[in-house]
Amino acid sequence: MTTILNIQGLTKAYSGGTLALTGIDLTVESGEFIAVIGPSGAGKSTLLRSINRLVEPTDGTITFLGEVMSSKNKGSLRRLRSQIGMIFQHYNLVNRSSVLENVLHGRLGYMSPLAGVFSRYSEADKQAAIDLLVKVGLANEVYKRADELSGGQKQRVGISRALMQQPKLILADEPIASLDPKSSAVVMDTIYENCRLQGIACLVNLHQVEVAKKYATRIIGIKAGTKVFDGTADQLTDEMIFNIYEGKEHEMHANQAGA
Ligand SMILES: Nc1ncnc2c1ncn2[C@@H]1O[C@H](COP(=O)(O)OP(=O)(O)OP(=O)(O)O)[C@@H](O)[C@H]1O
Repeated sequence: MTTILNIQGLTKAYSGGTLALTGIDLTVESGEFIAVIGPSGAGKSTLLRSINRLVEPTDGTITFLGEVMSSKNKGSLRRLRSQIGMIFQHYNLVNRSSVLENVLHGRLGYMSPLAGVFSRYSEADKQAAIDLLVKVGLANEVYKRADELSGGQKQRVGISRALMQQPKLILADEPIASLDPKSSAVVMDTIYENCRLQGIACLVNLHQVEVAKKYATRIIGIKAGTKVFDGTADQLTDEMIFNIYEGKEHEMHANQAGA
């Protein structure tokens, strides 16, 4: 196994004074599918967003593919970020653009800014985007506007866009939180299968403990900004789950993704 990501002492204090993360250490190896669980406000989104510096950490070191992710070196940050795919709860698609165009946006990090502005994608990229859309079951949606799609379809566009980056790591921030159970299962299967087949490491934030147990090779439990559990689904006992969700037990009920 190869180490993809190494996080040491990650701490984030927001400007208002909220201490969202304290001293998180985490190593991610190639091929791992890691679910991050914890109650609302525990710091799951902050953790994922600190990795690619959508959120600027207050302290700590993040090493991706052996290089330190530093916002001080814009060139290397852009290069490293291009290999990290991000999947969002609310999809973050350009609604007025076609499905195909949205998937092609995954190539922007590899193009010159000018080529990107004029949407000068190569024929190979266009074909790769169509192939991905066919693979995720959206062959009939390629030329539709993104806002014509259902939530589950939009998320499969989001997944395709992330895969277009040919990433080494995918960060999925509550990818099924806005979806019905059937769409959630399709979306989780799609993320899981693509990561497995292509050896992409994945960190996925999930509210549903049973979904985490179903898919994850490893589960991280976050409580009030600290890592309180790091182990397999079998090691995640009911006692540990209650400890992680203490006082917010109503948030952990599974009702999605075939769990
Ligand atoms: N931009 C921000 N400015 C100030 N405080 C923030 C900001 N973003 C998050 N926080 C605070 O940081 C803490 C962690 O939030 P975060 O969104 O990372 O948690 P979470 O576990 O992802 O929650 P949820 O499951 O509800 O998305 C919370 O107390 C939150 O209110």
